[in-house]
Amino acid sequence: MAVYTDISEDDLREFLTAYDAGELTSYKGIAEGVENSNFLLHTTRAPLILTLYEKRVDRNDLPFFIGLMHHLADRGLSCPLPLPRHDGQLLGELSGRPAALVSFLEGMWLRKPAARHCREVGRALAEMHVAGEGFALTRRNALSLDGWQQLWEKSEGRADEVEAGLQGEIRAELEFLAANWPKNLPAGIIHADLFPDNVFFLGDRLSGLIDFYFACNDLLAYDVSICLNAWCFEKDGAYNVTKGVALLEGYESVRPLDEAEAAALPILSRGSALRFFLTRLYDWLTTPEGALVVKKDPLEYLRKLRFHRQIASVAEYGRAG
Ligand SMILES: Nc1ncnc2c1ncn2[C@@H]1O[C@H](COP(=O)(O)OP(=O)(O)O)[C@@H](O)[C@H]1O
Ligand SMILES: N[C@@H](CCOP(=O)(O)O)C(=O)O
Repeated sequence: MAVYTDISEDDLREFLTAYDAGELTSYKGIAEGVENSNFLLHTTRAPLILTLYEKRVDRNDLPFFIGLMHHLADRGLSCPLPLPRHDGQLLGELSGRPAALVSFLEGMWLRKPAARHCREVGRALAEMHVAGEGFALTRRNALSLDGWQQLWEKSEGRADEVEAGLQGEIRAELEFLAANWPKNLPAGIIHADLFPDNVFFLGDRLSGLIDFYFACNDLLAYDVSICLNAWCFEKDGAYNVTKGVALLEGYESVRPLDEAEAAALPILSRGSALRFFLTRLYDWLTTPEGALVVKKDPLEYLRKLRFHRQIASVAEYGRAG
C-alpha cells in the first residue's frame, strides 16, 4: 500500500484552511501506488486527491511536477489539476511532508487492456507530448543511462541471487546501450511511467492520465517504447503485435514518428525495459519482507529486455519500417 505517512484529522482540517476546498466530510488513505502517500478527500465541494511527497521524490523537482500538471490541464489534457492555496502557492506542508491537493479524476485503470485501449493510450501519449510543448521548466531524466548505471552498482553484487548469470548479462547490456543510445531524436516532455495503473478509463473511453512524478525531458520515442513495454505484452510474456499496431497507430494519428525515431524503437525499448528491470530489482533486493508496499517482479522486465534484443526490425512491433 502507499500510505507511508499518517495524517490526523485536526492537521488535515488546519491544512485545508489554506485552500478554497470546502468543508472536509471524510478522508481515507489510498492503498495503490508506490512512491507517495495518497488520500481521497470528500468535502462539501468536489472530491480531491491529497498527495504527501515521500523521500524518493526530490523536493526540488516538485515545482516541475506540479507546474507540468497545471500546464497540461490548461492545454486540455485530462490530468489532475493542482488546486492553488489562497496565497497562490500550489504546494503546502502536512505531517512534515510537502503536500499538494489535485482534482480527482473519474475512471478506473484496466487490469486487462485490449488493443482498442492501447490505441487510446497511444493517442493520449502523443497528445501529452504535443501539450507539453512550451512548458517553461525542464527536468533531466534521472533514470536514463547514468541513473541506470548508478542503480545497477547498488544491486550488481546481489543480482545473481535473482537469476544466475544476470551480473554479466546486465553489465554487457549497459555497455551496449551506453555505446549505441540515440542522441538526435526529437525530445520534449515525457511521462516516463505511463503504465496501465496510471491511465483511467470510463468504459472504453480514456478519461485521464495520472502520476506525473517521473516526468522529465527526454526523447519522445523513448516514452513510446515505455508504453510498448507496459501495454503490449501478455501475462505469459508474449508480445501482442495487435496491441503494438494499435498503440503505434493511435500515437501516430496525432504525432507521426519520423523514420529515425521508428528505427530506434528496438534500442529504446531495450533501454526502457532495462530501466524498469533495474528499479524493480533494486526494490526487490532492498524492500524488507512484510513491508506494506507491493514488490513488482523484475524478471518480467528481464524477459521483455531479452525479447527486444532479438528484434531485427521495427516491423516486428507492428509498424511498417
Ligand atoms: N487525480 C487522481 N484522481 C483519482 N485517483 C487518483 C488520482 N491521483 C491518484 N489517484 C489514486 O491514487 C493511486 C496512486 O496514485 P499514484 O500517483 O500512482 O501514486 P504513486 O506515485 O505513489 O505511485 C492511483 O492508483 C489512484 O487510485
Ligand atoms: N510503473 C513502475 C512502478 C511505478 O509505479 P507507479 O505506481 O508509480 O505507477 C513499474 O511497473 O515498475
